[in-house]
Amino acid sequence: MVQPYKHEPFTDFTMEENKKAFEEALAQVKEELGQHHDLLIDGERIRTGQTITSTNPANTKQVVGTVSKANEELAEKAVQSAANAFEDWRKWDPRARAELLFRAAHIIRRRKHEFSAYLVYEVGKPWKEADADTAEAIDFLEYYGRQMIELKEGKPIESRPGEQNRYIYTPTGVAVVIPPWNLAFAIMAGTTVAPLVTGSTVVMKPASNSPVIAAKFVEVLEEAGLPKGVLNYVPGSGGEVGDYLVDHPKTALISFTGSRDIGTRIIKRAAEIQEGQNHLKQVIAEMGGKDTVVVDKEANIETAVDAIIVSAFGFSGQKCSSGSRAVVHEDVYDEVLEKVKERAEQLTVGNASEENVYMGPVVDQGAYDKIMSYIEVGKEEGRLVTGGKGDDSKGYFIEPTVFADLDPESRMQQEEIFGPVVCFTKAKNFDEAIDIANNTEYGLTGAVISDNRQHLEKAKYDFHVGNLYFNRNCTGAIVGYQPFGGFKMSGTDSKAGGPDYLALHMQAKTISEMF
Ligand SMILES: NC(=O)c1ccc[n+]([C@@H]2O[C@H](COP(=O)([O-])OP(=O)(O)OC[C@H]3O[C@@H](n4cnc5c(N)ncnc54)[C@H](O)[C@@H]3O)[C@@H](O)[C@H]2O)c1
Ligand SMILES: N[C@@H](CCC=O)C(=O)O
Repeated sequence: MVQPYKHEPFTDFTMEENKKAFEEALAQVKEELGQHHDLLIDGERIRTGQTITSTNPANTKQVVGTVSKANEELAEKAVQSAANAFEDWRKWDPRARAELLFRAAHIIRRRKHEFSAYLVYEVGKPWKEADADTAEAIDFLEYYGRQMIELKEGKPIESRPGEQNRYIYTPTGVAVVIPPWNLAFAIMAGTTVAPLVTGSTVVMKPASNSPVIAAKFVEVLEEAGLPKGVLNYVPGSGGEVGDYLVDHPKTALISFTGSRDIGTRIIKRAAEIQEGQNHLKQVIAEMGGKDTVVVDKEANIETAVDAIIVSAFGFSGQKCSSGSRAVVHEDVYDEVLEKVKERAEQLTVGNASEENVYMGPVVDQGAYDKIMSYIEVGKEEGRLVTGGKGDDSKGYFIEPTVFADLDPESRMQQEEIFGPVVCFTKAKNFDEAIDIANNTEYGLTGAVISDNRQHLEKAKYDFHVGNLYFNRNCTGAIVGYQPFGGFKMSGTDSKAGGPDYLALHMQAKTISEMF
């Protein structure tokens, strides 16, 4: 009997024993850094001449690891391997596939701090963020395993006398999984195991900033008993390997999470029918956000300030859910802005491996340069209230930055910055605040801070986002509790960690028999 699903608790680092255990994990993983990880194709480890080097964004001299880099030829081999393995894997009892996920979840839980420590080094996650990322990875395994058990007999439908009708879900085929680097463990693991548990086989191309944590996860699935060829691990360039996998005629499903530009490119390419292709490709594409915290005039100001700070600066604003816009009623605008400034100035920025660092680095030089150039745009378009400085001499550090008085149509209020920058816009009334919140091409998350019930009711209908939060921050969705996915150009609204997610990975089949 499978226990009911509950999300993995977060570690309380104020407890001395937890703090010590985490420090030990950081020390142990530090000793392991620099190892090389090969591709995995058809159960075989393959070393290539070319490598991707993963470095610590807080200390660019520290090599976290290297991974072999695939090319088109190896991508082809990986697809063929997944296609061959599909014939057997699709017939596995769904419960056995689910149990494999539960075993993998146990392995990770036992080594939880070790995985979180890798996240600290590989993508610069502060302790709490790393711990939450690992917990979410465990959650996806536990949740999707249970979801598959629920769906394994299909769903009930009606039958007439003398007739038996069944409605079942069948596996899709070869799934190409392309995750981002920011929820480097959780999204990579969740998007990999969802097709696996439904009976598809997978070619996973990890993000180039986080290939090591992905390699460690692949090892866990092997240890849990995944047969060869069912999961193939092929790091490589997006343009070369990514395009090749997306275009491949045997690719049946693409699960992408990342930027709007790459997501829309994938959707377009996947729609192109290739020679030898006799099916339509299913595409799940979860993309960017430009997320807003709306503050009403009747609102608890401390709640509002907390929500803005956590939403904007958690993991240095590098979440698709990050609240990079604050739209505040004119009556409380100055007060909220002043308090956000004070709080932002108290946040600690530093090497994420140190305890109590609130904000680590941003992920790489490209991200650093892009965010710093947006800060220059912000100075032109609005008023710099605090922050604005960066330092990339050792790692990629940027101060928590607050801009005020932005036009809702300005670039700063329209484009995804993906860094520790929040921009304030003043609204005359609540209706205008919601209009402003809706005026971007994205529709991922949003928060409303208000004590006015009517206003919250209005937001339910009129605030057009996939994940809407009241009187809290707009980040940190929990698997099974807040299914996650966005509207508009934020994606296909697949609602990862939700009850409908697995069905998107399968084909429903109706079987009708007359007696
Ligand atoms: N909506 C969500 O659930 C969600 C979650 C996390 C991140 N994101 C978004 O992801 C972005 C940040 O992540 P990122 O920088 O890794 O995004 P990205 O789009 O640059 O890369 C995502 C993945 O696509 C791969 N890729 C690049 N070019 C490709 C191509 N031509 N074909 C196939 N794959 C290709 C990358 O190697 C990576 O693995 C932000 O926009 C963020 O909002 C969205
Ligand atoms: N699901 C995560 C965001 C994922 C994107 O980065 C959250 O809810 O904060």
